[in-house]
Amino acid sequence: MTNISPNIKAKILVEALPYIQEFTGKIVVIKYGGNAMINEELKAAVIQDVVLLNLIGIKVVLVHGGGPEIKEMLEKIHKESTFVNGLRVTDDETMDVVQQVLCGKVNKNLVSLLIKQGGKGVGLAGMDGNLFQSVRYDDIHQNVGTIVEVDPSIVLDVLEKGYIPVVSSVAAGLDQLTNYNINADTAAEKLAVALKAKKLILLTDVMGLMKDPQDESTLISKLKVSQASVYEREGIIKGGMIPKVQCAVEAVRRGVETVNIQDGRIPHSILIELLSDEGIGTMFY
Ligand SMILES: Nc1ncnc2c1ncn2[C@@H]1O[C@H](COP(=O)(O)OP(=O)(O)O)[C@@H](O)[C@H]1O
Ligand SMILES: CC(=O)N[C@@H](CCC(=O)OP(=O)(O)O)C(=O)O
Repeated sequence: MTNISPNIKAKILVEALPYIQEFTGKIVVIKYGGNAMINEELKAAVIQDVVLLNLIGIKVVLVHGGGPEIKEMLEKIHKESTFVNGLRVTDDETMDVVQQVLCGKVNKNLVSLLIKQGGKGVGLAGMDGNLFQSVRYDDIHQNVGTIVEVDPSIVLDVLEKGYIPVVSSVAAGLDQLTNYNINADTAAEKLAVALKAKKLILLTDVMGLMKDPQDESTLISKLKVSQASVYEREGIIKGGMIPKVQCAVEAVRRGVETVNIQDGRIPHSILIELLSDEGIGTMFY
């Protein structure tokens, strides 16, 4: 930053003013996926963005995944894991690992990183305060859940006190016997809707939704949700992008103003999207 003149630095700060005014006091949910947690430098940049937003009065909620960390732990115990339609088949032993990794390792590491950057994080799982209640998704996926009820009170309480809620995507079963594994995009979408969030940001490992995933010049920068089905029918949305687009469409239909699918590998992509004239990724509206 030393080669940028003070004048330009001031212009960049002033450019943020209308966005700060628009978002202060509003809730923004950010989903941080495991594939975007690729190195410590990048993680620190995401965490700095979250701390900065919190300090200027934006109520940020971090919902995290941790697919690669779950994979690593399962490999250590020589346990095979398969995905059907983008969701992990989760038997009892796998569920133990999912809960340990998401609610333990990943959640607490993110809370520690927030503290390291001067923020105040509070880790929560879907079981805490009955945040997410779920039932079995289907028989194939075993302990994968469908969220049927969200009680956002605990998150609102934590936000009210000025803390940053860090939420892992594990839910309590309505039967009160089992906990369920939830896809983190889905958990973020359900929470954003329940919190009446102004914006949902899904950080991933590609630029956004592209007409041709191999060609970044085909990025769709803005998409009216009513148009998303056209792309679905054309078959250009595949793999992990399918649940993401479905979450984005559902969130907008249920009241979240805009949803962004954007590249978490770009340092400070959250600040660029929220506080500058520069749009990033694909914005669903
Ligand atoms: N049309 C598309 N545009 C962009 N990415 C796509 C598209 N279709 C499929 N994908 C794939 O979706 C992936 C993102 O989903 P996923 O790997 O589940 O992300 P995350 O781990 O961040 O939740 C991309 O890496 C890309 O390979
Ligand atoms: C049901 C299901 O598939 N759950 C996911 C939960 C974690 C997740 O979604 O993590 P990412 O966001 O890093 O992909 C899983 O077991 O991997």
